[in-house]
Amino acid sequence: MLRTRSATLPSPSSWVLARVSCPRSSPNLSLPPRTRTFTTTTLVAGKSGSSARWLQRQQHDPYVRSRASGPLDAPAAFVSRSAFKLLDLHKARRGSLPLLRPDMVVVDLGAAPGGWIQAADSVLQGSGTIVGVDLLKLQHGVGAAEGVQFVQGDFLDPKVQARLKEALLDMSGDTKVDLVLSDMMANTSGNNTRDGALSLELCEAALAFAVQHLSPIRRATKVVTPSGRPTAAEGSKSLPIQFIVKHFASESTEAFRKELARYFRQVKWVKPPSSRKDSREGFFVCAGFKGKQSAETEPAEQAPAQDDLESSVFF
Ligand SMILES: C[S@@+](CC[C@H](N)C(=O)[O-])C[C@H]1O[C@@H](n2cnc3c(N)ncnc32)[C@H](O)[C@@H]1O
Repeated sequence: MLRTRSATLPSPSSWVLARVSCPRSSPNLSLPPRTRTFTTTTLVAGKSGSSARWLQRQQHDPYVRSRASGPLDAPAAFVSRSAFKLLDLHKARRGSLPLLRPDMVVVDLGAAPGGWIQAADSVLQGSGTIVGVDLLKLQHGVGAAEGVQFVQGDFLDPKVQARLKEALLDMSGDTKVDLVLSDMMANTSGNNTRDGALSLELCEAALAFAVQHLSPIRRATKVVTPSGRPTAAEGSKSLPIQFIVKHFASESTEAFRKELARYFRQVKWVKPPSSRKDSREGFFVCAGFKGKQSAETEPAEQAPAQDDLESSVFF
């Protein structure tokens, strides 16, 4: 079924309110009640070692508290803390071509329990198409929004990728995608070499999918606000971000960055403020897809870059 929707993207300062007031975007998310937000020290006192440290970290994490009990700078009721990472990446594009734009077709790899789907949907407001994939199920209610479909299975399995293509055809009448997001990660073991290798395998699979399904960008886009008015940086041009992939930093990080730079005009390694400082995760944010490359193409040279999203807009 081909769906056509359109909606005006709320301005960056108003989308949070718009999300809260939109009944379609307020599914029963089965969030834990407030009493389960670990607000007493007695919970920690009964635990030892890593459990106590985990509880203490949860207790002091503003994103966890916001998710379960009220707004930090985004609505409560996201099913995962990860939702804030996508929102950080989206907000970092303020005044530039937004990451999430009306009528986009978005693929969300490693979608469960569904925080990124909710975050993307809260911006797109029902305009656009989001297809998620994960080994695990989405949390109850997340996949029920209009324009959202979910495929459960191992993304590394070609049959699952075939189902993903069918879902795209069903939703948008095409297998072309505007934005590929990957937050996929296997359970970390604490062994950085092993975890890095697992992460890289998922990153490579996500990149291969992106190369097959993204359209090359021939030129930068003039930046206008969602209402059509020129931005403060009138006349400035911006390449659309087309691929974001979570990567667990390891000795392969630089080689993977070079590989990405063969396919994208701009590649940045970004650690959003909501990503835990002690985590080795970061996101490669890639803009301006160049198209498929022949096997002989030399890896592109590009200076490594990391953006502090708290202080800057990237690209
Ligand atoms: C950090 S979680 C994603 C959180 C999600 N973005 C959210 O906002 O709720 C990583 C996810 O990657 C998924 N994953 C890991 N390997 C996968 C694979 N081979 N195929 C599909 N999903 C995978 C895991 O099941 C897990 O749900």
